[in-house]
Amino acid sequence: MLNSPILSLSNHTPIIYHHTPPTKFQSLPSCSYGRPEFSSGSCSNAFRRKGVVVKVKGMMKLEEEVVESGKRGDFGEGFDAIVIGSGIGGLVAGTQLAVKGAKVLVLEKYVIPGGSSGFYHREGYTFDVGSSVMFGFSDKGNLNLITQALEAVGCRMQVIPDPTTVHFHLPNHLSVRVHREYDKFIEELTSYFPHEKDGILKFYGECWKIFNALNSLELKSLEEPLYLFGQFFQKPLECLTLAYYLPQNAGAIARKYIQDPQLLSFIDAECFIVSTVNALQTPMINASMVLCDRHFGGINYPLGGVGGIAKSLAKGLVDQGSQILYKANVTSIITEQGKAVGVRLSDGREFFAKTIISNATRWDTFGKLVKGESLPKEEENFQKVYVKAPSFLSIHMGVKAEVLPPDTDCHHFVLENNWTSLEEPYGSIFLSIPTILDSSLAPEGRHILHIFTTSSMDDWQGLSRIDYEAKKQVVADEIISRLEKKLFPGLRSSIDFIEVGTPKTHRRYLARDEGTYGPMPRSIPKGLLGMPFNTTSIDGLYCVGDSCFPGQGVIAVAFSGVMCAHRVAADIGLEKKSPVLDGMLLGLLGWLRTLA
Ligand SMILES: NC(=O)c1ccc[n+]([C@@H]2O[C@H](COP(=O)([O-])OP(=O)(O)OC[C@H]3O[C@@H](n4cnc5c(N)ncnc54)[C@H](O)[C@@H]3O)[C@@H](O)[C@H]2O)c1
Ligand SMILES: CC(C)=CCC/C(C)=C/C=C/C(C)=C/C=C/C(C)=C/C=C/C=C(C)/C=C/C=C(C)/C=C/C=C(\C)CCC=C(C)C
Repeated sequence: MLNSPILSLSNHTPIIYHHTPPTKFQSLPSCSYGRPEFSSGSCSNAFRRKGVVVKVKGMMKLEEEVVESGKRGDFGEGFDAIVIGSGIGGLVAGTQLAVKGAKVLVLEKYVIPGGSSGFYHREGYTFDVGSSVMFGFSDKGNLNLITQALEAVGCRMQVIPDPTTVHFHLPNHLSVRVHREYDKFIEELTSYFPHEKDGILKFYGECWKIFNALNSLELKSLEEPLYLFGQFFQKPLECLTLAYYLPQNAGAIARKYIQDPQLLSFIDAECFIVSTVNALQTPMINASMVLCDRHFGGINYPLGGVGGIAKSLAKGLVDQGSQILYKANVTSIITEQGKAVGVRLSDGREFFAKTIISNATRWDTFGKLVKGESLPKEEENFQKVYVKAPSFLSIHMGVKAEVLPPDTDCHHFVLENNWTSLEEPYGSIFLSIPTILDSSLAPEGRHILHIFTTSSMDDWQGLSRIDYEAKKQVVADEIISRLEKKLFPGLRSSIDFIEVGTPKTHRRYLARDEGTYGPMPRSIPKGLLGMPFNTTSIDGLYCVGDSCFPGQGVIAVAFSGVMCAHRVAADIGLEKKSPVLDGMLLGLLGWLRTLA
């Protein structure tokens, strides 16, 4: 419908769009380190290296110093690792290595860290670029990977507990709040499906079984045999449980217990918001992780905005004696005799290191950065099983506070009439209102509405500048009308500020091929079996981020960062390793992936 040229704005009060800058990320937010709003977290300025506590200077090392020291031979033996990109995946890999004593250089194309988990300021508003729903940010258990990543570099952020993970507004007046308290959520869901009470308890109960197994493990690289076999030895039941569920998907398990098609569609929506695909295509381990963590540790929002996480990690990295360089656009990975040894930037500079870690997507890494090599077999297999998920259309708005009814929840998912529209472009609407939790993000009397919906690059190609801007306006207007009708009457006239980003915006500012949200299976996958880990077929080159195991999600890429750092540390001699067992395990994992 949104592609239809007959969709008109005529019956709406026109919205004033801000055209300077024309797209949301275009006028760059200044890097605001040291501003009062960033004091929400605290980081220790001391680090321990070789048993000595060392004081380091301020976080922003001079760029020239990095440029000089990064050249081959100028930095002692060079860097231990270069990380391409400072998304959460790259930053976690970098900081974890830095605390193990590695010299790391992070190269970021943009002017601030965070990638999809970045932020920007406009007219008194602090907007999160991507998701505002933070899993893994509690102070409980082993799966609070964001908390742990920050703690590793001496940082702690103040968080605000979210009482409701998401409020679903679904077809047939199904309105379900996912309460922080598990029993309250089950009670609410069961009130709609009393005949399926047993099935509901069994399905979510199976999720808890997996979550508890995950939560009992120390999480490190599944590609490192000494660790993996050690875990099997210490926690055999838990590891066997995870191995059993590794090739399974949530939808198939839900169907063992639940018959009601509407309830199965609800479970599809539960999975869709974290995987962009339905339950039949969502790995059971990933579904269990998110469907339980929201009740176990709860969803917690960082005071001052999601951008604070990346800023704290970047500061922590520098505090550990490693470095981050902004406006550093890597255009190629330099290989010598088949081994990755360095990178070249768009301005011609070259940096060298023992290992190269790419936080760019695998499509970008192997399609653009690795030159002159045919696509390795492993990557070919990955691309056979996974395709780029569509991108997003996002609307960042500031609105008058009175338009929101009292007790409005922070996160909403809206699919009005038809379950079949769930996965269609513009079919369902995600909405976050982070100012419900943290009013400091907006001027007084205002709220932030961050609205997004799936949209693919094809829809935005080949338009003139004028047509592109006009189309943004039409599409955004339609989404706002839908929200006005479903949730907030008077929304349009309450708008104080609005910026619209398209897949092109995401591609440009996040450097993700076609602005993709991440990988999604082409058909029904074998759970997580086909998802590659961090090593690649190029010696010395590793990948990290959402096109690695376990996939999309801030907590998921944080885990990928932890795994990557462990594997790299073993390979550069900072952790124990066994070359014989390595060969066997990597061979076995490679073979398992071919079964997917
Ligand atoms: N709307 C949303 O909610 C939303 C959107 C997208 C992603 N996300 C989340 O974030 C996760 C992605 O995190 P991630 O760690 O994989 O990566 P990321 O995409 O967030 O970050 C990658 C970083 O690498 C940089 N980069 C890419 N290519 C580069 C190059 N050639 N040279 C220098 N820098 C380069 C980018 O500028 C970016 O900062 C997703 O899985 C998802 O959960 C959320
Ligand atoms: C190796 C072999 C063969 C075997 C062995 C066995 C074992 C031991 C295994 C193990 C395993 C493991 C450890 C695993 C792990 C995993 C994990 C950690 C996972 C995780 C995951 C996560 C995820 C997926 C997440 C996601 C999230 C997301 C995406 C989010 C998003 C959000 C959004 C978008 C928002 C929404 C909004 C609204 C509604 C507004």
